[in-house]
Amino acid sequence: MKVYYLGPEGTFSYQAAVKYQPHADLVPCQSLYEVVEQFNQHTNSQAIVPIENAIEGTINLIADELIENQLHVIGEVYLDIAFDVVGLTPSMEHISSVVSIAPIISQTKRFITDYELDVKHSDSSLDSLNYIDHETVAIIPHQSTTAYPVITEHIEDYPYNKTRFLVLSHQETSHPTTQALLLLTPKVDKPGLLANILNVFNLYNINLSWIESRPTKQQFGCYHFLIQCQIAASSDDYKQVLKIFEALEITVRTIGAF
Ligand SMILES: O=C(O)C(=O)Cc1ccccc1
Repeated sequence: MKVYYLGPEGTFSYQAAVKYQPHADLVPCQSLYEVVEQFNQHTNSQAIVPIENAIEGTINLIADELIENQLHVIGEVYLDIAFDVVGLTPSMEHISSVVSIAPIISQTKRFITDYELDVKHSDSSLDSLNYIDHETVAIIPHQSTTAYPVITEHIEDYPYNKTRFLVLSHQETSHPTTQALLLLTPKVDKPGLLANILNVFNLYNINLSWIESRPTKQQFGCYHFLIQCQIAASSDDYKQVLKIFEALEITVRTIGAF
């Protein structure tokens, strides 16, 4: 089975894919958009995509993909994230700009501000190597093997930096699961709506590990809620929780179980 990821080999997505399935048929894509598109077009495929970074937060493109498509999340992978700067020479002298993918630019603001660099965007960390010139350096995964000298190591803004990747599939997993990822879309906006949702989890003593709201893109003030919680999707409690949400006029879909 093909597993699409943001390539080329060596990107963080590649490292996450290898960590998840070392012997998978990994297929590199040139952008996150292409990963999602290829996955959607091939019913017998999987994809590994970044969803959340410890410094920067949610990757909205992927959150919206979870909401808008009938896919299943069947796994997650945590990866340590650190960045190095490489260029044509091992010094920042005469350097006026930096290139990398947007989520990396937002995790290295201190370095970029200190050197007063202009920012250019690439499609992946390693794609940024293609834009190096006498004035431009690239930010890439720590300890990547490249032909370029390393100028500075570990330029991430915070030392604790991890990214969580999701494994997307067109089929549900057949393995026993401990985590459920839910999409809740309230049909009406009313006082106490979010408190009601959280109370249901409290009532059943279910721990939440992620909550994210995304605009419905139809009206201000109306949101989808993505909630990851620690419970087996096959358990009676989980089935009860789903029934309560339906009674509360909240559309509910189990996006993932892993
Ligand atoms: O560009 C990469 O290497 C990616 O895989 C995207 C990404 C960027 C920053 C953190 C995690 C994933």
